[in-house]
Amino acid sequence: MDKLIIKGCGPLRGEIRISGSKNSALPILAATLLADTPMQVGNLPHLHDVTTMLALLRCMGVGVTIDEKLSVEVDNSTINEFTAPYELVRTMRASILVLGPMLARYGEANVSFPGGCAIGSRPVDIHLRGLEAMGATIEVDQGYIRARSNGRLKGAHFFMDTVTVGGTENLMMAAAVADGTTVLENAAREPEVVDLANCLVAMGADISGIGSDTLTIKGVPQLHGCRFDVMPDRIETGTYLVAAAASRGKVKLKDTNEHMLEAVLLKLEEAGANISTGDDWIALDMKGNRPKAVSLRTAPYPAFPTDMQAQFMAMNAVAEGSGAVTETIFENRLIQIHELNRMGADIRLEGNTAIVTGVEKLKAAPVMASDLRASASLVIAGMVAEGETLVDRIYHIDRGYECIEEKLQMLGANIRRIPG
Ligand SMILES: CC(=O)N[C@H]1[C@@H](OP(=O)(O)OP(=O)(O)OC[C@H]2O[C@@H](n3ccc(=O)[nH]c3=O)[C@H](O)[C@@H]2O)O[C@H](CO)[C@@H](O)[C@@H]1O
Ligand SMILES: C=C(OP(=O)(O)O)C(=O)O
Repeated sequence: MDKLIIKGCGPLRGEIRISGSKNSALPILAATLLADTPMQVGNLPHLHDVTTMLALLRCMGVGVTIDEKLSVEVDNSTINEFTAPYELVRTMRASILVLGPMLARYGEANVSFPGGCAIGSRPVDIHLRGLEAMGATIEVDQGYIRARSNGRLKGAHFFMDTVTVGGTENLMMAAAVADGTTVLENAAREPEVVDLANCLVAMGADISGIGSDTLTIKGVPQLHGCRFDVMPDRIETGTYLVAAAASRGKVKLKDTNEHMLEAVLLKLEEAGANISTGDDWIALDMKGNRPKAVSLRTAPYPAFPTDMQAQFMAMNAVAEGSGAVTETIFENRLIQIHELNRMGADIRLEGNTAIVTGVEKLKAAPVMASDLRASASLVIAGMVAEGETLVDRIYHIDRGYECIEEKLQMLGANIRRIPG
Protein backbone atom coordinates (compact mmCIF):
# COMPACT_ATOMS: atom_id res chain seq x y z
CA MET A 1 0.00 0.00 0.00
CA ASP A 2 1.38 3.43 -0.96
CA LYS A 3 2.23 5.93 1.77
CA LEU A 4 2.90 9.65 1.79
CA ILE A 5 5.82 11.22 3.63
CA ILE A 6 5.32 14.88 4.41
CA LYS A 7 7.84 17.20 6.00
CA GLY A 8 6.48 20.27 7.70
CA CYS A 9 7.03 23.22 5.38
CA GLY A 10 6.52 26.97 5.24
CA PRO A 11 3.60 28.75 3.59
CA LEU A 12 2.25 27.17 0.38
CA ARG A 13 2.80 29.51 -2.58
CA GLY A 14 2.11 29.25 -6.30
CA GLU A 15 -0.47 28.35 -8.92
CA ILE A 16 -2.08 25.04 -9.83
CA ARG A 17 -4.90 23.80 -12.04
CA ILE A 18 -8.02 22.24 -10.55
CA SER A 19 -9.18 18.93 -12.05
CA GLY A 20 -12.64 17.87 -13.18
CA SER A 21 -15.06 16.94 -10.41
CA LYS A 22 -15.15 13.35 -9.16
CA ASN A 23 -18.71 13.69 -7.91
CA SER A 24 -19.87 15.05 -11.24
CA ALA A 25 -17.85 12.67 -13.43
CA LEU A 26 -19.26 9.54 -11.74
CA PRO A 27 -22.99 10.22 -12.31
CA ILE A 28 -22.30 11.56 -15.81
CA LEU A 29 -20.46 8.37 -16.74
CA ALA A 30 -23.43 6.40 -15.36
CA ALA A 31 -25.77 8.59 -17.46
CA THR A 32 -23.97 7.51 -20.65
CA LEU A 33 -25.94 4.25 -20.27
CA LEU A 34 -29.02 6.22 -21.33
CA ALA A 35 -27.65 7.43 -24.67
CA ASP A 36 -28.58 5.64 -27.88
CA THR A 37 -25.48 6.98 -29.69
CA PRO A 38 -21.86 7.27 -28.44
CA MET A 39 -21.16 9.96 -25.89
CA GLN A 40 -17.93 11.90 -25.22
CA VAL A 41 -17.19 12.98 -21.66
CA GLY A 42 -14.39 15.49 -21.17
CA ASN A 43 -12.45 17.08 -18.29
CA LEU A 44 -12.46 13.74 -16.49
CA PRO A 45 -10.13 13.61 -13.51
CA HIS A 46 -7.59 10.79 -13.49
CA LEU A 47 -8.77 9.15 -10.26
CA HIS A 48 -9.26 5.62 -8.99
CA ASP A 49 -13.03 6.17 -8.76
CA VAL A 50 -13.24 7.21 -12.42
CA THR A 51 -11.18 4.16 -13.40
CA THR A 52 -13.57 2.00 -11.34
CA MET A 53 -16.64 3.50 -13.04
CA LEU A 54 -15.09 2.89 -16.47
CA ALA A 55 -14.24 -0.69 -15.41
CA LEU A 56 -17.85 -1.13 -14.30
CA LEU A 57 -19.17 0.04 -17.69
CA ARG A 58 -16.65 -2.19 -19.49
CA CYS A 59 -17.58 -5.26 -17.47
CA MET A 60 -21.16 -4.81 -18.70
CA GLY A 61 -19.92 -4.90 -22.30
CA VAL A 62 -19.95 -1.12 -22.88
CA GLY A 63 -17.22 0.16 -25.24
CA VAL A 64 -14.94 2.73 -23.59
CA THR A 65 -12.27 4.52 -25.62
CA ILE A 66 -9.89 6.99 -24.07
CA ASP A 67 -9.63 9.23 -27.11
CA GLU A 68 -7.56 12.12 -25.83
CA LYS A 69 -6.20 13.38 -22.56
CA LEU A 70 -8.97 13.70 -19.93
CA SER A 71 -11.68 12.59 -22.36
CA VAL A 72 -13.43 9.28 -23.05
CA GLU A 73 -15.94 8.03 -25.58
CA VAL A 74 -18.57 5.66 -24.21
CA ASP A 75 -20.57 3.48 -26.60
CA ASN A 76 -23.19 1.31 -24.89
CA SER A 77 -24.44 -0.36 -28.10
CA THR A 78 -22.53 -3.52 -27.15
CA ILE A 79 -23.91 -3.82 -23.59
CA ASN A 80 -24.66 -7.47 -22.79
CA GLU A 81 -24.66 -7.69 -18.99
CA PHE A 82 -26.85 -5.84 -16.52
CA THR A 83 -24.91 -6.56 -13.36
CA ALA A 84 -22.68 -4.31 -11.25
CA PRO A 85 -20.61 -6.90 -9.34
CA TYR A 86 -19.64 -6.79 -5.67
CA GLU A 87 -15.91 -6.69 -6.50
CA LEU A 88 -16.31 -3.22 -8.07
CA VAL A 89 -19.21 -1.83 -6.01
CA ARG A 90 -17.43 -2.53 -2.71
CA THR A 91 -14.57 -0.21 -3.73
CA MET A 92 -16.85 2.65 -4.75
CA ARG A 93 -20.32 3.34 -3.40
CA ALA A 94 -21.15 5.60 -6.36
CA SER A 95 -21.52 2.39 -8.44
CA ILE A 96 -25.15 2.47 -7.22
CA LEU A 97 -25.62 5.27 -9.78
CA VAL A 98 -25.83 2.74 -12.64
CA LEU A 99 -29.02 1.32 -11.09
CA GLY A 100 -31.47 4.01 -12.29
CA PRO A 101 -30.17 4.37 -15.87
CA MET A 102 -29.72 0.62 -16.44
CA LEU A 103 -33.19 -0.20 -15.16
CA ALA A 104 -34.84 2.65 -17.07
CA ARG A 105 -33.18 1.85 -20.39
CA TYR A 106 -32.99 -1.96 -20.32
CA GLY A 107 -35.74 -2.92 -17.83
CA GLU A 108 -33.25 -4.89 -15.74
CA ALA A 109 -30.46 -4.09 -13.28
CA ASN A 110 -28.58 -6.15 -10.69
CA VAL A 111 -26.38 -4.04 -8.49
CA SER A 112 -24.46 -5.30 -5.51
CA PHE A 113 -25.78 -3.65 -2.34
CA PRO A 114 -23.22 -0.99 -1.40
CA GLY A 115 -22.37 -1.58 2.24
CA GLY A 116 -21.64 1.01 4.86
CA CYS A 117 -18.23 2.64 4.97
CA ALA A 118 -15.96 4.42 7.42
CA ILE A 119 -18.09 7.58 7.44
CA GLY A 120 -21.47 5.96 8.09
CA SER A 121 -24.07 3.37 7.15
CA ARG A 122 -25.13 5.20 3.95
CA PRO A 123 -28.39 3.39 3.13
CA VAL A 124 -29.95 3.53 -0.37
CA ASP A 125 -33.59 3.10 0.71
CA ILE A 126 -34.68 6.36 -0.93
CA HIS A 127 -33.18 5.34 -4.30
CA LEU A 128 -35.13 2.07 -4.11
CA ARG A 129 -38.42 3.59 -2.91
CA GLY A 130 -38.25 6.19 -5.70
CA LEU A 131 -37.76 3.51 -8.36
CA GLU A 132 -40.62 1.49 -6.87
CA ALA A 133 -42.83 4.59 -7.04
CA MET A 134 -42.00 4.61 -10.77
CA GLY A 135 -43.28 1.03 -11.13
CA ALA A 136 -40.09 -1.02 -10.65
CA THR A 137 -40.10 -4.26 -8.70
CA ILE A 138 -37.13 -4.62 -6.42
CA GLU A 139 -35.79 -7.61 -4.53
CA VAL A 140 -32.67 -7.97 -2.48
CA ASP A 141 -31.11 -11.37 -3.07
CA GLN A 142 -27.66 -12.61 -2.02
CA GLY A 143 -26.43 -9.08 -1.43
CA TYR A 144 -27.70 -7.82 -4.80
CA ILE A 145 -30.44 -5.33 -5.58
CA ARG A 146 -32.41 -6.95 -8.40
CA ALA A 147 -34.63 -4.37 -10.10
CA ARG A 148 -37.01 -5.05 -12.96
CA SER A 149 -39.43 -2.97 -14.99
CA ASN A 150 -42.19 -4.26 -17.20
CA GLY A 151 -41.79 -1.85 -20.12
CA ARG A 152 -40.85 1.79 -19.47
CA LEU A 153 -40.83 3.11 -15.92
CA LYS A 154 -43.79 5.41 -15.18
CA GLY A 155 -43.49 9.05 -14.15
CA ALA A 156 -44.32 9.59 -10.45
CA HIS A 157 -44.57 12.28 -7.79
CA PHE A 158 -41.94 11.43 -5.18
CA PHE A 159 -40.97 13.23 -1.97
CA MET A 160 -37.50 12.40 -0.65
CA ASP A 161 -37.63 12.50 3.15
CA THR A 162 -33.86 13.12 3.37
CA VAL A 163 -31.92 15.28 0.96
CA THR A 164 -29.80 12.78 -0.96
CA VAL A 165 -27.37 13.63 -3.74
CA GLY A 166 -27.06 10.11 -5.15
CA GLY A 167 -30.80 9.43 -4.70
CA THR A 168 -31.70 12.59 -6.62
CA GLU A 169 -29.22 11.66 -9.38
CA ASN A 170 -30.40 8.05 -9.72
CA LEU A 171 -34.08 9.02 -9.86
CA MET A 172 -33.50 11.97 -12.21
CA MET A 173 -31.66 9.67 -14.66
CA ALA A 174 -34.40 7.03 -14.47
CA ALA A 175 -37.15 9.65 -14.87
CA ALA A 176 -35.48 11.16 -17.94
CA VAL A 177 -36.64 8.20 -20.09
CA ALA A 178 -39.76 7.18 -18.10
CA ASP A 179 -43.25 7.31 -19.55
CA GLY A 180 -44.84 10.52 -18.21
CA THR A 181 -43.79 13.26 -15.83
CA THR A 182 -41.85 12.77 -12.60
CA VAL A 183 -41.72 15.39 -9.85
CA LEU A 184 -38.90 14.96 -7.33
CA GLU A 185 -39.48 16.99 -4.19
CA ASN A 186 -36.88 17.85 -1.55
CA ALA A 187 -34.26 17.15 -4.22
CA ALA A 188 -30.56 17.80 -3.62
CA ARG A 189 -29.32 21.08 -5.11
CA GLU A 190 -25.58 20.31 -5.11
CA PRO A 191 -23.69 21.74 -8.13
CA GLU A 192 -22.92 18.17 -9.23
CA VAL A 193 -26.67 17.43 -9.43
CA VAL A 194 -27.00 20.55 -11.59
CA ASP A 195 -24.09 19.43 -13.79
CA LEU A 196 -25.73 16.03 -14.30
CA ALA A 197 -29.09 17.69 -15.09
CA ASN A 198 -27.39 19.94 -17.66
CA CYS A 199 -25.72 16.90 -19.20
CA LEU A 200 -29.06 15.05 -19.42
CA VAL A 201 -30.63 18.11 -21.07
CA ALA A 202 -27.75 18.16 -23.59
CA MET A 203 -28.64 14.49 -24.25
CA GLY A 204 -32.25 15.48 -25.02
CA ALA A 205 -33.94 15.24 -21.58
CA ASP A 206 -36.71 17.65 -20.55
CA ILE A 207 -35.96 18.80 -16.98
CA SER A 208 -37.14 21.97 -15.27
CA GLY A 209 -36.40 23.35 -11.82
CA ILE A 210 -32.68 22.59 -12.23
CA GLY A 211 -30.83 23.94 -9.19
CA SER A 212 -34.01 24.05 -7.07
CA ASP A 213 -35.38 21.49 -4.62
CA THR A 214 -38.22 20.50 -6.98
CA LEU A 215 -37.25 18.84 -10.23
CA THR A 216 -39.88 18.22 -12.91
CA ILE A 217 -38.79 15.67 -15.47
CA LYS A 218 -40.94 14.98 -18.53
CA GLY A 219 -39.81 11.57 -19.74
CA VAL A 220 -38.76 11.22 -23.38
CA PRO A 221 -38.52 7.89 -25.26
CA GLN A 222 -34.76 8.09 -25.76
CA LEU A 223 -31.68 10.21 -25.16
CA HIS A 224 -28.79 10.70 -27.56
CA GLY A 225 -25.06 10.98 -27.04
CA CYS A 226 -23.33 14.36 -26.96
CA ARG A 227 -20.05 15.93 -25.86
CA PHE A 228 -20.09 17.09 -22.24
CA ASP A 229 -17.24 18.43 -20.06
CA VAL A 230 -17.59 17.85 -16.33
CA MET A 231 -17.43 20.84 -13.99
CA PRO A 232 -14.34 21.67 -11.88
CA ASP A 233 -13.98 19.88 -8.57
CA ARG A 234 -15.23 22.23 -5.85
CA ILE A 235 -13.98 19.98 -3.04
CA GLU A 236 -10.47 19.74 -4.52
CA THR A 237 -10.56 23.54 -4.89
CA GLY A 238 -11.63 23.99 -1.26
CA THR A 239 -9.01 21.53 -0.03
CA TYR A 240 -6.10 23.46 -1.62
CA LEU A 241 -7.50 26.77 -0.36
CA VAL A 242 -7.70 25.42 3.20
CA ALA A 243 -4.20 23.92 2.94
CA ALA A 244 -2.91 27.35 1.91
CA ALA A 245 -4.79 29.05 4.75
CA ALA A 246 -3.47 26.61 7.36
CA SER A 247 0.10 27.19 6.11
CA ARG A 248 -0.33 31.02 6.07
CA GLY A 249 0.32 30.93 2.32
CA LYS A 250 -0.74 32.55 -0.93
CA VAL A 251 -2.08 30.47 -3.85
CA LYS A 252 -3.98 30.87 -7.11
CA LEU A 253 -6.17 28.02 -8.34
CA LYS A 254 -7.02 28.00 -12.05
CA ASP A 255 -9.86 26.33 -14.01
CA THR A 256 -12.26 26.56 -11.09
CA ASN A 257 -15.22 28.67 -10.10
CA GLU A 258 -16.16 30.69 -7.02
CA HIS A 259 -19.93 30.31 -7.43
CA MET A 260 -20.11 26.73 -6.20
CA LEU A 261 -18.03 27.46 -3.10
CA GLU A 262 -19.76 30.35 -1.39
CA ALA A 263 -20.13 28.75 2.08
CA VAL A 264 -16.49 27.63 2.02
CA LEU A 265 -15.13 31.00 0.86
CA LEU A 266 -17.14 32.81 3.57
CA LYS A 267 -15.56 30.58 6.24
CA LEU A 268 -12.08 31.17 4.81
CA GLU A 269 -12.65 34.94 4.95
CA GLU A 270 -13.81 34.53 8.54
CA ALA A 271 -10.51 32.72 9.18
CA GLY A 272 -8.68 35.83 7.94
CA ALA A 273 -8.02 34.93 4.29
CA ASN A 274 -8.07 37.56 1.55
CA ILE A 275 -9.93 35.99 -1.36
CA SER A 276 -9.98 37.32 -4.89
CA THR A 277 -11.66 35.71 -7.87
CA GLY A 278 -11.91 35.88 -11.66
CA ASP A 279 -14.04 34.05 -14.23
CA ASP A 280 -12.11 30.81 -13.84
CA TRP A 281 -9.76 31.29 -10.89
CA ILE A 282 -9.72 31.81 -7.13
CA ALA A 283 -6.76 33.25 -5.18
CA LEU A 284 -6.18 33.19 -1.44
CA ASP A 285 -3.64 35.23 0.50
CA MET A 286 -3.13 34.91 4.27
CA LYS A 287 -0.52 37.72 4.20
CA GLY A 288 1.61 35.51 6.42
CA ASN A 289 -0.96 35.50 9.24
CA ARG A 290 -2.05 32.57 11.37
CA PRO A 291 -5.67 31.61 10.57
CA LYS A 292 -8.43 32.25 13.13
CA ALA A 293 -10.46 29.21 14.18
CA VAL A 294 -13.98 29.08 12.70
CA SER A 295 -17.17 27.29 13.73
CA LEU A 296 -19.21 25.49 11.13
CA ARG A 297 -22.10 23.08 10.68
CA THR A 298 -22.40 20.78 7.67
CA ALA A 299 -25.69 20.60 5.78
CA PRO A 300 -26.93 20.04 2.20
CA TYR A 301 -26.00 22.63 -0.45
CA PRO A 302 -25.92 25.63 -0.42
CA ALA A 303 -24.84 25.25 3.23
CA PHE A 304 -21.37 24.12 4.30
CA PRO A 305 -20.38 20.80 2.58
CA THR A 306 -19.64 17.72 4.67
CA ASP A 307 -16.82 16.92 2.20
CA MET A 308 -14.92 20.04 3.47
CA GLN A 309 -15.40 19.48 7.19
CA ALA A 310 -12.23 17.46 7.92
CA GLN A 311 -9.96 19.90 6.08
CA PHE A 312 -11.32 22.85 8.12
CA MET A 313 -10.75 20.83 11.27
CA ALA A 314 -7.06 20.50 10.36
CA MET A 315 -6.86 24.28 9.79
CA ASN A 316 -8.59 24.97 13.12
CA ALA A 317 -6.07 22.67 14.81
CA VAL A 318 -3.32 25.26 14.16
CA ALA A 319 -5.50 28.38 14.26
CA GLU A 320 -5.83 31.13 16.84
CA GLY A 321 -8.76 30.48 19.22
CA SER A 322 -11.33 27.66 19.15
CA GLY A 323 -14.04 26.59 16.76
CA ALA A 324 -16.94 24.13 16.96
CA VAL A 325 -17.24 21.79 13.97
CA THR A 326 -20.63 20.05 13.75
CA GLU A 327 -21.25 17.17 11.33
CA THR A 328 -24.93 16.60 10.53
CA ILE A 329 -24.83 14.48 7.33
CA PHE A 330 -22.87 11.33 8.21
CA GLU A 331 -22.92 9.70 11.64
CA ASN A 332 -19.21 8.80 11.77
CA ARG A 333 -17.40 11.53 9.90
CA LEU A 334 -15.30 13.01 12.70
CA ILE A 335 -12.92 10.06 12.84
CA GLN A 336 -9.89 12.15 11.89
CA ILE A 337 -9.98 13.62 15.42
CA HIS A 338 -8.03 10.70 16.88
CA GLU A 339 -5.23 10.94 14.34
CA LEU A 340 -5.07 14.76 14.59
CA ASN A 341 -4.85 14.49 18.39
CA ARG A 342 -1.97 12.04 17.96
CA MET A 343 -0.22 14.90 16.16
CA GLY A 344 -0.70 17.16 19.18
CA ALA A 345 -4.02 18.78 18.25
CA ASP A 346 -6.46 19.76 20.99
CA ILE A 347 -9.82 18.43 19.82
CA ARG A 348 -12.64 17.32 22.12
CA LEU A 349 -15.66 15.40 20.85
CA GLU A 350 -19.12 16.27 22.21
CA GLY A 351 -21.79 14.27 20.37
CA ASN A 352 -21.55 15.24 16.72
CA THR A 353 -19.53 18.37 17.46
CA ALA A 354 -15.76 18.65 17.68
CA ILE A 355 -14.43 21.52 19.77
CA VAL A 356 -11.08 22.41 18.25
CA THR A 357 -8.67 24.66 20.13
CA GLY A 358 -5.76 25.74 17.96
CA VAL A 359 -2.19 24.96 19.04
CA GLU A 360 0.93 26.85 17.87
CA LYS A 361 2.44 23.80 16.17
CA LEU A 362 1.39 20.21 15.47
CA LYS A 363 4.00 17.45 15.80
CA ALA A 364 4.65 14.85 13.11
CA ALA A 365 3.48 11.26 13.72
CA PRO A 366 2.70 8.16 11.71
CA VAL A 367 -1.03 8.39 10.95
CA MET A 368 -3.59 6.27 9.17
CA ALA A 369 -6.03 7.57 6.55
CA SER A 370 -9.57 6.27 7.17
CA ASP A 371 -11.54 7.90 4.35
CA LEU A 372 -11.04 10.33 1.53
CA ARG A 373 -11.48 13.72 3.23
CA ALA A 374 -10.06 12.57 6.57
CA SER A 375 -6.93 11.67 4.58
CA ALA A 376 -6.81 15.17 3.10
CA SER A 377 -7.00 16.61 6.62
CA LEU A 378 -3.99 14.51 7.67
CA VAL A 379 -1.99 15.72 4.67
CA ILE A 380 -2.79 19.34 5.61
CA ALA A 381 -1.83 18.63 9.23
CA GLY A 382 1.44 17.01 8.08
CA MET A 383 2.37 20.11 6.10
CA VAL A 384 1.99 22.40 9.12
CA ALA A 385 3.54 20.00 11.66
CA GLU A 386 7.10 19.94 12.96
CA GLY A 387 8.96 16.89 11.64
CA GLU A 388 8.14 14.12 9.19
CA THR A 389 4.60 12.71 9.04
CA LEU A 390 3.88 9.38 7.41
CA VAL A 391 0.31 8.98 6.12
CA ASP A 392 -0.58 5.33 5.57
CA ARG A 393 -3.49 3.85 3.53
CA ILE A 394 -3.52 6.67 1.02
CA TYR A 395 -5.54 4.66 -1.49
CA HIS A 396 -8.43 6.70 -0.05
CA ILE A 397 -6.76 9.90 -1.30
CA ASP A 398 -6.25 8.45 -4.77
CA ARG A 399 -10.02 7.98 -5.02
CA GLY A 400 -10.52 11.74 -5.03
CA TYR A 401 -7.36 13.84 -5.54
CA GLU A 402 -5.62 13.80 -8.91
CA CYS A 403 -1.79 14.00 -8.60
CA ILE A 404 -2.02 15.30 -5.04
CA GLU A 405 1.69 15.13 -4.29
CA GLU A 406 2.68 16.74 -7.62
CA LYS A 407 0.20 19.58 -7.08
CA LEU A 408 1.35 20.18 -3.50
CA GLN A 409 5.00 20.03 -4.61
CA MET A 410 4.21 22.77 -7.15
CA LEU A 411 2.99 24.86 -4.21
CA GLY A 412 6.26 24.26 -2.37
CA ALA A 413 5.28 21.38 -0.09
CA ASN A 414 7.78 18.73 0.87
CA ILE A 415 5.77 15.60 0.13
CA ARG A 416 6.60 12.33 -1.56
CA ARG A 417 4.96 8.98 -2.20
CA ILE A 418 6.47 5.70 -1.12
CA PRO A 419 5.05 2.94 -3.29
CA GLY A 420 4.13 -0.04 -1.16
C1 LIG B 1 -20.20 10.30 -5.34
C2 LIG B 1 -20.83 11.41 -4.58
O1 LIG B 1 -21.44 12.30 -5.16
N1 LIG B 1 -20.65 11.41 -3.26
C3 LIG B 1 -21.17 12.49 -2.47
C4 LIG B 1 -22.64 12.22 -2.20
O2 LIG B 1 -22.72 10.94 -1.54
P1 LIG B 1 -24.15 10.23 -1.42
O3 LIG B 1 -24.95 10.55 -2.63
O4 LIG B 1 -23.87 8.81 -1.11
O5 LIG B 1 -24.73 10.96 -0.15
P2 LIG B 1 -26.26 11.32 0.13
O6 LIG B 1 -26.50 12.74 -0.24
O7 LIG B 1 -27.12 10.29 -0.52
O8 LIG B 1 -26.34 11.16 1.71
C5 LIG B 1 -26.86 12.18 2.53
C6 LIG B 1 -27.53 11.56 3.72
O9 LIG B 1 -28.70 10.87 3.30
C7 LIG B 1 -28.72 9.57 3.83
N2 LIG B 1 -29.42 8.69 2.86
C8 LIG B 1 -29.04 8.69 1.55
C9 LIG B 1 -29.69 7.90 0.63
C10 LIG B 1 -30.74 7.09 1.06
O10 LIG B 1 -31.36 6.34 0.28
N3 LIG B 1 -31.10 7.11 2.37
C11 LIG B 1 -30.46 7.90 3.29
O11 LIG B 1 -30.82 7.90 4.46
C12 LIG B 1 -27.24 9.20 4.00
O12 LIG B 1 -27.03 8.16 4.92
C13 LIG B 1 -26.68 10.53 4.46
O13 LIG B 1 -26.89 10.66 5.85
O14 LIG B 1 -23.17 13.25 -1.36
C14 LIG B 1 -22.54 13.33 -0.07
C15 LIG B 1 -23.25 14.42 0.72
O15 LIG B 1 -23.05 15.66 0.14
C16 LIG B 1 -21.05 13.61 -0.24
O16 LIG B 1 -20.43 13.54 1.02
C17 LIG B 1 -20.40 12.61 -1.17
O17 LIG B 1 -19.09 13.03 -1.50
C1 LIG C 1 -17.65 10.77 0.61
C2 LIG C 1 -17.10 11.04 -0.57
O1 LIG C 1 -17.20 10.29 -1.68
P1 LIG C 1 -18.05 8.95 -1.93
O2 LIG C 1 -19.48 9.29 -1.87
O3 LIG C 1 -17.63 8.59 -3.31
O4 LIG C 1 -17.63 7.96 -0.87
C3 LIG C 1 -16.31 12.27 -0.81
O5 LIG C 1 -16.07 12.59 -2.00
O6 LIG C 1 -15.89 12.92 0.16
